[in-house]
Amino acid sequence: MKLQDMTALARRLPEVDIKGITADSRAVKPGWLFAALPGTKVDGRAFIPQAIENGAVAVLAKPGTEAPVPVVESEAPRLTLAQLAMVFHPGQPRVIAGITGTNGKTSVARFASQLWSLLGHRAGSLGTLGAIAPGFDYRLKHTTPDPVEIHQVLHNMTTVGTTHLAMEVSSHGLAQYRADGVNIGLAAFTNLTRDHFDYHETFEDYYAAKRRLFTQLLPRGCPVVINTDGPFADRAADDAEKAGRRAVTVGRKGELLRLESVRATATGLRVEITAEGKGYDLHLPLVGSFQADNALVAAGLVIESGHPAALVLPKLEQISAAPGRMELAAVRKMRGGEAGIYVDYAHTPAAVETVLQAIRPHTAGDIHIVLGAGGDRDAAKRPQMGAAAAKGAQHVVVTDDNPRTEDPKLIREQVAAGAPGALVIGDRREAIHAAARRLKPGDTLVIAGKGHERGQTIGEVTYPFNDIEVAQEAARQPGVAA
Ligand SMILES: CC(=O)N[C@H]1[C@@H](OP(=O)(O)OP(=O)(O)OC[C@H]2O[C@@H](n3ccc(=O)[nH]c3=O)[C@H](O)[C@@H]2O)O[C@H](CO)[C@@H](O)[C@@H]1O[C@H](C)C(=O)N[C@@H](C)C(=O)N[C@H](CCC(=O)O)C(=O)O
Ligand SMILES: Nc1ncnc2c1ncn2[C@@H]1O[C@H](COP(=O)(O)OP(=O)(O)OP(=O)(O)O)[C@@H](O)[C@H]1O
Ligand SMILES: N[C@H](CCC[C@H](N)C(=O)O)C(=O)O
Ligand SMILES: [Mg+2]
Repeated sequence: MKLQDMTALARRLPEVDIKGITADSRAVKPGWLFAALPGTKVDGRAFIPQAIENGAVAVLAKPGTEAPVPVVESEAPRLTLAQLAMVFHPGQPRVIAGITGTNGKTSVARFASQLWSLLGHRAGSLGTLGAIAPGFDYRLKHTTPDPVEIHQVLHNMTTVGTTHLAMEVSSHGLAQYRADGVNIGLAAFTNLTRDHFDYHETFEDYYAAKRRLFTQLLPRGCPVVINTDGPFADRAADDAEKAGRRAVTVGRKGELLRLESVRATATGLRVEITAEGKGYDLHLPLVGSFQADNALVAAGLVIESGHPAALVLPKLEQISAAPGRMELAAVRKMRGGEAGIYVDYAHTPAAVETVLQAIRPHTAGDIHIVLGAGGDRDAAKRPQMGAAAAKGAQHVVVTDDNPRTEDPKLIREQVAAGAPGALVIGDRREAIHAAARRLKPGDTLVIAGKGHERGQTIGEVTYPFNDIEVAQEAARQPGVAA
């Protein structure tokens, strides 16, 4: 494709044919454009010589950058990269919902995709679990990948016929303009609580990144579905309206969908919802009352995409949880009864608190939790996660959860500082076994933090690790209560 046809910024440059785009000099192939982005660790302009050596025929960079090939100059190179990627890989599903918030994005994306499918669409989701649609299953390293990967994936998804897509948009993704070329016609905001303070300096910065989804990326007049029960809901609604977008509320104070009640049952949640003056009494096959909030956000998106509530809401009885979100991994049987072991992706203080509250009505005895916190990530959330664990559970085991390049012992100490008296066992398998051994009939164990993840990253190496498998193995071992 001619560079001149891709962006007006190339108008005065010599004609060049572009065969591919990347922001990584190591991935450049002959005929490609290299986007030299100012990064958090290094300045991408340092890699222009390597990119040229690999065959780059054009560079995108800040004004004033020198290179032996045509330079597309942009004051906002990340934004320009998103626009170039959009033009270069033009296919996009017809209906795209962007979902942001600290917790619940993956769950909402999976629910919306399932609802659309149940209504007869070829629907998919894109986010932490990868890009998933009928005939399409592609792993991603990031929740919201870099724009070149996003647009390649969107294009490929349309070639297999995907028409509806629910896409997670992380705060990193928003701050780095990764999704600015995506044709988002619907948005959702789940909640805002502490996470990623290693990257965003203040709560205000973190919120400002999230807000971009429904004050900038979403076109004017389009709806943003807001969960009224999450922190920052009122502010998000105000900001959306001020920016000319339509705030549509769901939840206990919701106008589109009002959640009248939620009650835990043995196999899920019984919910009463009012929509357009009509009452619905439904049984959702989901564990954890927070899933009712997520289900309502998803239903709100699907209704706003043009389906009547009367058709959408009954379909909620057929959805299933995303893998690793309150997943019943194993049941430990012992004399006198049994104890459920759940795997959940809670990795923020609010998520730990929410999950432990949610499991209470399903637990006759004590609640146990195994948790850690990720290395090279927000350190200040660690004692808060420990405190949330100590508040909601009677037995806490602190262990490792992807220490990455940090000292695992220090991370464990920081988590344990919030949970005095917790058992601290570095090795995650041993920690899970120890917790399972302590279970008594009627107790519940929550293994938090990894959810669907299939590895433990120590240093730069990721070792295979699966909480679900280890939970099943631990459930079979002999224990004190057996
Ligand atoms: C802090 C952060 O988000 N960093 C992301 C960002 O890196 P950066 O631009 O700051 O990169 P940098 O290392 O300073 O390098 C600058 C530039 O030089 C380029 N470079 C670098 C080396 C080289 O040899 N050649 C070269 O061209 C890089 O490609 C980059 O364009 O852009 C890179 C390319 O897209 C990402 O891989 C990288 O993700 C890092 C590894 C990461 O861990 N990000 C996580 C925290 C993240 O994005 N998470 C979110 C949220 C998840 C959640 O909600 O929980 C996600 O959406 O996944
Ligand atoms: N609505 C909610 N309110 C509070 N906590 C929630 C909510 N939904 C999910 N959680 C908790 O957060 C965890 C992660 O959920 P989910 O994967 O849906 O969120 P996410 O926003 O996609 O997370 P990430 O940003 O890491 O991709 C769940 O396992 C659960 O512990
Ligand atoms: N995608 C998020 C969640 C990671 C979950 C937890 N297992 C960890 O490693 O901290 C992150 O990178 O911060
Ligand atoms: Mg996610």
